[in-house]
Amino acid sequence: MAENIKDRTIRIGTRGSKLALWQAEHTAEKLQAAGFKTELVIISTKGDQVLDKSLDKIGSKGVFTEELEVALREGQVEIAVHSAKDVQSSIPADLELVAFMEREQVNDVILSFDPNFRLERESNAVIGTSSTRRRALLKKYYPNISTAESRGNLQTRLRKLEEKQFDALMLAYAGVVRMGYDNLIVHTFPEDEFVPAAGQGSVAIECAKNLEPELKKGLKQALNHTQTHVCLLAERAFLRTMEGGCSIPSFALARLTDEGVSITGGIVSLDGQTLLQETLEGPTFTAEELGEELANIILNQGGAEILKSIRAEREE
Ligand SMILES: NCc1[nH]cc(CCC(=O)O)c1CC(=O)O
Repeated sequence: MAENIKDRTIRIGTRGSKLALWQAEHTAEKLQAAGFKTELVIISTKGDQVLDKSLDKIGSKGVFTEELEVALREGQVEIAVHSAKDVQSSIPADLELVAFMEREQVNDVILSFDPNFRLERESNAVIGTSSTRRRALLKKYYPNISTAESRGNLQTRLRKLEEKQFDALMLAYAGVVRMGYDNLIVHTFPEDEFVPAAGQGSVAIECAKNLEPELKKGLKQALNHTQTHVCLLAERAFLRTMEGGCSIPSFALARLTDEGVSITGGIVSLDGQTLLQETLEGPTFTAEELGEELANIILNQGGAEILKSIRAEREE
């Protein structure tokens, strides 16, 4: 039976950006090492097509995933490869996340073509970012910094940096190192101050729920990283309970500890004035409960108010 499964070619649905292709090829290599045949199927998403609007204006739900999910459903591909950070916190009932691949370093970083660029607390540099979380955290910790929109794939953003549309660019280390731009890193933010977005640095593998159980098992064995999986369960439960989505300045990072798993998470108001952040720890089998509990604590501390005012602002 297992033999038959490996005769199947796994069609891997992916976006066409360079980072997405890196992740898809990385997935293909792992599958090949486990004995599967693979094929990449490139699918363009709304997030790739609409580049003149910031993400929170396109609508946060599945901008980078929807078209891939259609392909899964219609049986054009066996799996879809996503940046875990881009996957909505609740996925459709007929689909499932079958694996989370081993996480890269989770930090946010600053890139500049000037190796002497220094990020100081009183800096008044202009930083390119299109993330509400990064913008709000910069306001909190670096009040004199201003930010500029930098939508588009990494290559587009680097071109904007080269054209001096801003002084430096803020990105996730994971994408930067995967693209080989780590030589441009001039600052690495500590992860306890700039807590990353839920899922940052991990690759999530999605499939149809009705895929053959044997095949699913094979995919999981080849691709899932157990420690990352536990952390992502906690972070995604946090995100789901916050009803956040990628356009909300919430953040969550789980880590394995001697005791089990710890999760740090919270939310920051858009003006950076209010930062709510807490840490919970418990046994690994409670990962999801910890994420939910943490979100409820943050919501009760004032997080619900922050969400409400962000939504009201968006509606204007
Ligand atoms: N939608 C943007 C996105 N999705 C995943 C990554 C980076 C790689 C990762 O976090 O896994 C990025 C770019 C960034 O935040 O710098």
